[in-house]
Amino acid sequence: MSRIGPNSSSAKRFGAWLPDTPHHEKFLVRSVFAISAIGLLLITPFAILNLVNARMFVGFASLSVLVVCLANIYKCTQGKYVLAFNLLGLAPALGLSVIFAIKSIGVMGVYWAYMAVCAYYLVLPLRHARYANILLFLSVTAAAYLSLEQAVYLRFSVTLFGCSLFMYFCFGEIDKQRRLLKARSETDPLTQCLNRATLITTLSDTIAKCAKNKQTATICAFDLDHFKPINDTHGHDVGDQVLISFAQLITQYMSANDKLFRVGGEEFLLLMTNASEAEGFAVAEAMRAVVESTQLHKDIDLTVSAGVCEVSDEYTWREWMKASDQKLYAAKQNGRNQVVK
Ligand SMILES: Nc1nc2c(ncn2[C@@H]2O[C@H](COP(=O)(O)OP(=O)(O)OP(=O)(O)O)[C@@H](O)[C@H]2O)c(=O)[nH]1
Repeated sequence: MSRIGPNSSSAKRFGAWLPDTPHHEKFLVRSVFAISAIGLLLITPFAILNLVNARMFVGFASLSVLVVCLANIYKCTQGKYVLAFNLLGLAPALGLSVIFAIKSIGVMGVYWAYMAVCAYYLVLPLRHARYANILLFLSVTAAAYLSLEQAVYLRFSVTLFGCSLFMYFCFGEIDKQRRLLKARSETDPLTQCLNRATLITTLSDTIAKCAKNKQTATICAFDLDHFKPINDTHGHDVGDQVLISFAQLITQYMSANDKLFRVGGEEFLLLMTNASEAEGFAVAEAMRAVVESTQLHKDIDLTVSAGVCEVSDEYTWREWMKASDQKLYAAKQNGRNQVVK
């Protein structure tokens, strides 16, 4: 079964039909969608009941929370997460609801505080969730202090503090693991360059961005010359070391916004944003010269061939790569150790 493209079992998972979003937003889009949908279900009867019974303040307050939930749901169906809806809408509304519940129904209202803490970590980015949690803890325990018996207030404060700490560490660890997995899924383990999967999404994004903002970008396909004899003569480990040294050398000559990918084997691709073909050619030629004059491993002199190609809004990522590959092929055919544009 192919790893790329839709797979039939994913269609059954919750939210599989939500549009694709960048990895860091995917979690928030899905959890905000779920929390907002649950909020909509729980709050709608409550809002209607209060409005029918002429409790206008609570009725309109819950109505405004419903509007935020609906706006969140709408944005999530477009694959977008809107921080303001949650930081300035849902999170304060949840906090105020808990305070209001404690004030009006006393100890029965404190149960909602634990749910609010959990919801904060599901609808806000980690750093925002932690600050919002501190604010919630301070304001809710202050309300409890004024409304509850001392023994109940103490027990509630300690358990809310425990719940907050638990969420703090638990979501901190989840975030750490998520970052680690993301880094691993995007990089080549040998050279630490970005990998082919990342290349495909980056090239597609670059083509779209260049067309939209009337910018340009150039790619350069590199292929080490006569690499097989290095493996055959010195062994695979030395071949690996040469690949690592090559990547490190090219990285030293890259601009801050450029990206180096390992396409596979001894083939690399450099993406130069805001560079015309002529500028990209000059950079690639300088890199070729430095590879030629540097010993990447003891007793090994190596050269590299390259093909340079500027973006066109008519290209797909595949066509753009193919165009640079054809120029690389021409460089190989012309005798190697050269750049073709
Ligand atoms: N050490 C090492 N070798 C690899 C790796 N991936 C691919 N190779 C080797 O790279 C070599 C590529 O050889 P060819 O495609 O014939 O290319 P070449 O010898 O560089 O010749 P030209 O490209 O035509 O100049 C093969 O021997 C592969 O086994 C790797 O991760 N590590």
